[in-house]
Amino acid sequence: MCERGLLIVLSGPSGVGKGTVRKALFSQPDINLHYSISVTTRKPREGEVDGVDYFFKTREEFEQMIRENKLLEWAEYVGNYYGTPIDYVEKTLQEGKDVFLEIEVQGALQVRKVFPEGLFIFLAPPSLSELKNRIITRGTESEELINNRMKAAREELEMMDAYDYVVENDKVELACERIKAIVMAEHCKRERVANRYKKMLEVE
Ligand SMILES: Nc1ncnc2c1ncn2[C@@H]1O[C@H](COP(=O)(O)OP(=O)(O)OP(=O)(O)O)[C@@H](O)[C@H]1O
Ligand SMILES: Nc1nc2c(ncn2[C@@H]2O[C@H](COP(=O)(O)O)[C@@H](O)[C@H]2O)c(=O)[nH]1
Repeated sequence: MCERGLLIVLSGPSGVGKGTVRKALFSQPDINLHYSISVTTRKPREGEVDGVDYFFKTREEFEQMIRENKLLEWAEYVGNYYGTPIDYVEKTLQEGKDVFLEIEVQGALQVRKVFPEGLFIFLAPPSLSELKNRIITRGTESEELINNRMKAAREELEMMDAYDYVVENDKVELACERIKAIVMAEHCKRERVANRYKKMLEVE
């Protein structure tokens, strides 16, 4: 029987660079993580592809998924629903593979309750003004939505203590290396504990 994979949750305020850092991390050859594609009722941005960036759904479809218990967690964030399909996460972890979630804070706290053994990382901006600057520079949201996201960001930043690690995204490559080091250390720790139990069982 293979050991279950590790569930890694990356969250942090909108525009901090979660997607950018995740893509940089996944492009590295020595990293073997499996990205869980979320479901959302948000309209696709230019260039976003259904089934790659998100599974885009109507509110009715999303609410049906909630009713049918198809989501590990879900949240309403700045006017849209976002959620994590449970089947992919369960199946992939069961196969002994690591799963990577990139989600906002309300959802991460829900996951923490179901998977307390998960690895929870908060990606923090160098400053609030830099955060706003990044959302503006991305050019995907109206001024009103940027202000709403910045309001949510203040509340999210207050929750960073609930995470196992806080990683600053000052430079993408540095943030990426920090997350890689945390994941590798977590694997070593789990292997050591597992080996200790194996040895104990051999002796008894
Ligand atoms: N370290 C960084 N330095 C400067 N700009 C960055 C950095 N990381 C990301 N960015 C830029 O900030 C913007 C937001 O990044 P990104 O879309 O990855 O954020 P996000 O946290 O995934 O946002 P959301 O939660 O809204 O999906 C992008 O334009 C990206 O290029
Ligand atoms: N709780 C969840 N939050 C999610 C999920 N997928 C993405 N997100 C987060 O929502 C905000 C907004 O995303 P955007 O693509 O509209 O900019 C951001 O913080 C995402 O990380 C999810 O499945 N559950």
